[in-house]
Amino acid sequence: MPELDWDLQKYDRQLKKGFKSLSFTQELEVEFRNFFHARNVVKQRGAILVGIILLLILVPLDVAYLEGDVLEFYLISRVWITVPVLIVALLFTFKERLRRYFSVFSFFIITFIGITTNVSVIYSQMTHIYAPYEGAMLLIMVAFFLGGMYFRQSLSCIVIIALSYLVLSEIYLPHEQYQLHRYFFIFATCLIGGVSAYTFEYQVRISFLQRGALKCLAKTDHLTGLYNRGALNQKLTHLTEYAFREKKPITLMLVDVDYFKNFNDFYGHIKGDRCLVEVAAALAKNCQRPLDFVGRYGGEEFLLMWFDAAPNEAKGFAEKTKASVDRLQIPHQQSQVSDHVTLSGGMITGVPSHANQAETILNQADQCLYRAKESGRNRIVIQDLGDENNIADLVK
Ligand SMILES: Nc1nc2c(ncn2[C@@H]2O[C@H](COP(=O)(O)OP(=O)(O)OP(=O)(O)O)[C@@H](O)[C@H]2O)c(=O)[nH]1
Repeated sequence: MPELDWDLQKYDRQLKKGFKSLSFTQELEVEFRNFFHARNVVKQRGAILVGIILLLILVPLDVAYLEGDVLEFYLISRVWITVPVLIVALLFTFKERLRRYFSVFSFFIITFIGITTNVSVIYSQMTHIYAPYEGAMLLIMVAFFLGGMYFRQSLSCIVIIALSYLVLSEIYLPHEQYQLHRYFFIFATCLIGGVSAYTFEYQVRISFLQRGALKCLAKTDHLTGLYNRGALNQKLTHLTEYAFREKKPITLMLVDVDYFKNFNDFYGHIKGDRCLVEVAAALAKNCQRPLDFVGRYGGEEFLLMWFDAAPNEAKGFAEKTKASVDRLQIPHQQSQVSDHVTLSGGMITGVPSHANQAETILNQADQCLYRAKESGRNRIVIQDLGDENNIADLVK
């Protein structure tokens, strides 16, 4: 199956299968996590800055109302631990390598803030100082929406914070008139925040899959499932530059189905389409290594490229490619060179240089294809890169 078709199906299959547990197959999950971190980085920076500012604004307020051990605990946990850790977190977001650990980092810091807040609140109440517990609700929202965590991480973080509040207050506080109301509001905030955060991540995952599928479609030739002309040009330019920098040889081949107009006229366009699909699939089997590629250059022309293949392998590639289409044995009564569908091709092989970049190499392959047609079709003309007057080999 052509590579692009496979990629497209990967997104499509996952969309159809669903992902209620908010996880994809392993390969897609890795891709999604990179997408998620890249997408969230600006939001995370903003959230950390807002977090630091809010904590610093709270300091004079709390200093004015808290006292003794409570104040000391508060100042140590907030000013001397949380704020510096948040500054480190901010630096994390600028290092690409560290970004993927951000959500784990977030998990620990938010859980830490939550538990220390609970301890301060409970301890204050034990010493009959009023400390607002409403801050916990704000923290629940931060964990669900601003912490840059996956839903499951934020949920575990919230469960730990909420349970720690419940356990501490049950153990250390006498039963108060409004205690159950307080639990109820914390639980309701968790529930509403949790459902919204789940739906939000679900939507982000859907948009990731749709975006992946769209990106594949934009590169795909709809009939054959191979790369289209635009994607081919991009890949060719990119890999030629890479081969030039790394001094690696490339082999490029432009092929054309012989007498395809006659085929269409005789068998009709639907059979013509089917023929192109079969030829495309046969060609794709010859370019299987990660940097090799094959695409539909236009009409009944295809472009194949093998990366970092020794020049003496070129003839073998040409023979295998030609044989793979011959083996299909698609009848072609109107061909003047065979009773079945055949290919003509021009192949260029060598290391790209300043003078020989993508466009020039493609032009040389086109010249070779022209020569193959002129000299009788059903053959592949092979030339060394830059050696335009010399036919290095011929595959019939
Ligand atoms: N069925 C079908 N035909 C196509 C498609 N794209 C291009 N063609 C046809 O391909 C044919 C190409 O004709 P020509 O360029 O004359 O090439 P040819 O008949 O193969 O001649 P040579 O290349 O010289 O052997 C035209 O008849 C186009 O209509 C397609 O997607 N489906």
